[in-house]
Formats: sequence, structure tokens, C-alpha cells
Amino acid sequence: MENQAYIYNFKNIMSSSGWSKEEIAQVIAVHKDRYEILTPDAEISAELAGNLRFSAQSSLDMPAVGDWVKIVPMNDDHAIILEIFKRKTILRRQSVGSSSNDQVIAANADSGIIAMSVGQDFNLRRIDRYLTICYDGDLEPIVLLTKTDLLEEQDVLKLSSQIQERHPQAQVISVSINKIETLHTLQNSMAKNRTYCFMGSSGVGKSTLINWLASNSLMKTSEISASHGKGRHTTTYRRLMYLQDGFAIVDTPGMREVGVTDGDRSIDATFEQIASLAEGCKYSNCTHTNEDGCAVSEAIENGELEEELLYSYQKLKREQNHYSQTVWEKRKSQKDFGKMIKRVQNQKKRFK
Ligand SMILES: Nc1nc2c(ncn2[C@@H]2O[C@H](COP(=O)(O)OP(=O)(O)OP(=O)(O)O)[C@@H](O)[C@H]2O)c(=O)[nH]1
Ligand SMILES: [Zn+2]
Repeated sequence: MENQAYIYNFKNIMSSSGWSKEEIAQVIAVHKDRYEILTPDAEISAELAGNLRFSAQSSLDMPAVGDWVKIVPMNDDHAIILEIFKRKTILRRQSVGSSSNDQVIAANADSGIIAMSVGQDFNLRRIDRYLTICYDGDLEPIVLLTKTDLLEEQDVLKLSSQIQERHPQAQVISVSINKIETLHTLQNSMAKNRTYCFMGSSGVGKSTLINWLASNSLMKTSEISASHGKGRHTTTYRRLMYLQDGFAIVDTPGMREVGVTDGDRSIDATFEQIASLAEGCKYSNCTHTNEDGCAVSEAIENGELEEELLYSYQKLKREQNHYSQTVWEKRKSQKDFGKMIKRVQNQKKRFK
């Protein structure tokens, strides 16, 4: 295959894991009980070693797209996965309403591309959510405003400055499949050896853009154009692809729900303005609702901070609290279950 970005990553893993060349592969797609993995020589299929499957406490312990794994090759096109290498980054979400089962979207991606179209899909609060999960997993976010041909240029500028004002730290790029110069801007902003994970609702144009990036890559490879032929419809599962431009892409199916998980810090990183104002609150645990000496409420009264932003912040905080609680309860009930088993085993011993 000989992709430079792959080889670059591969060498890093080899030197930091101490695993030998034949033992290292990267997960590029996850199916029900089968994985597609990439070795320096080929794309092969793999399954999980029994002990890894049985010791997994949650979906976080299972291989995800982007994971580097230790394998034992069984034959030319099949291997067993023994171990997952420590993740550099992790993009995960919680399906809202479900009993706190995290879903890992991608492992080891450097950057999260938050695609949102200028039409009906445009929603600042959803951007807040995506940013939060990016910061939570240590990914650098890029907000990609898509289908900009549907609006007048002026209106596109309005939307992008709305995003930029709300999140000054995030990079915002506008793009349309019908405007070649915007596609080049996107392509040029993607750096060598980095992995970009595309996220966003269904139909915002992710696959269209990825197809363009793949087929306008420096050197076309038959491999890539085969999987990106004309007949390709909606994305049904996540997949990692190395493009000849020197970067990699993770395509994800459209997401309807983006529940946040752990990490107060990630919400604070998303709402930098609120976090820095909060340093001036009288109480360190101020909820910015009705406390005395609340610098955040004061800023809203002065017109320095938009009230809408605080609502979004508080909604995510509540959701995160709820998440932490359910995780705590789940762990506790697992512990209780463990204790119960031990008790039963001890009783059995006594009756022997
Ligand atoms: N007007 C306009 N339409 C676009 C643009 N990009 C994509 N589309 C159209 O939008 C529709 C959805 O595009 P996709 O690329 O399949 O969207 P997606 O985000 O990959 O959707 P999922 O695979 O379901 O997640 C298609 O009919 C595209 O032709 C654009 O820049 N402008
Ligand atoms: Zn306050």
C-alpha cells in the first residue's frame, strides 16, 4: 500500500509500543464481530481474542476505528486482535436517553471536522455539543459550514461570524461542492500525517466532500476510487481512509444525537467566555443561576454575554451531571454484583 501517512503513524506506534513489525495493525472499520485492519502490506479481516472480549467492561474497551492493535496473523487475510494500544485521542458520544452506553466514534484522530449545512441543519447549540466532545477527547475542532451555495455570500458570512463569535478558539471553514475554490481551501487546510474525523447530521454533504477529497488526491489509487465510485450512497458505517495527499479521513454515518459524556473541562473549553467570567464569581461552585456576586449573570445584564449561550452551557452541564451519575450507579451495581458472586462462592466453599 505504501502510504506515507500510514507509515509515519506505524513507525511511531512501533517505537512507542515495542511491538514487532508483524504484530502491528490499525483498525479501519468495525463490524458486528469482525474488524477490518490495515497492516503495511494489506487490508485484512480480524477478530477479537476471547480474553479481550470477556474482560471488556464497556464499549470503551473494544477496538474502535483508528485504534492501533497488536495482532497474531493467522493466515494471509486473517488475524486475531490481542491488545489495543493506548489511545492518543478518543472521540465518543452518548446516545441521549440510553443508559449511558458510550459510543466510540473514532480513536486517535487529530482533528474533528464538525460539518453543518447552512440550511435547516444549522444550529449553534449542536455545534456546542460537537465542540464539547472534541475537547473531551483531545481533538482539535474545525467547524465546516457546508452547502454555502444555497445562500447569498453575505448570509454565509453572517453564519460563519456567528460561529466564530461564539467560539473564537475554533477554526471555521465554509465550503460548497459547487465552488471549487472553497474545496481547495478545505484541502489546503488539511495537514500531512494528520487524521480528520468528519461528523455531522445525515445529509450535510460529508460523503460528497470526502469523495471529492479522495478523488482529487495528489495521486489517485485504485483502492480509493473503487470504494468511492459513483454508486456510493449514504455512509452506513465508520471507516478510516488514508488519502495520497498525506492525511487520513474517518467518515462517519450521520448522527442524530450527540450526548456529552464526562469532563467538566471540555464544557469549559467550549464556553471559554463563560469559564473565564466564572473566575470572578463570589462562590467557586457558582451555578450562575441566582447566586450573589455572580459575574456571569452580571455580564448578561451588562450585555457582555448572550443569555442564550448560558442556557446552552447549563443544559450541557446538567446532561453531564446526569451522565456521571448513571455511570457511578452502574459501576456501583457492578461492584455489588461482584460482591454477591463472592458471597455465593464463599457459601459454596463452606458447604463443601
Ligand atoms: N446544494 C448543495 N448540495 C450538496 C452539497 N454537497 C452535497 N450536497 C447534496 O446533499 C445531499 C447529501 O449529501 P451527502 O454527501 O450524501 O451527505 P452526508 O453528510 O454524507 O450524509 P450521510 O451519509 O447520511 O451522513 C446529496 O444529495 C448531495 O448531492 C453542496 O455543497 N451544495
Ligand atoms: Zn456565577
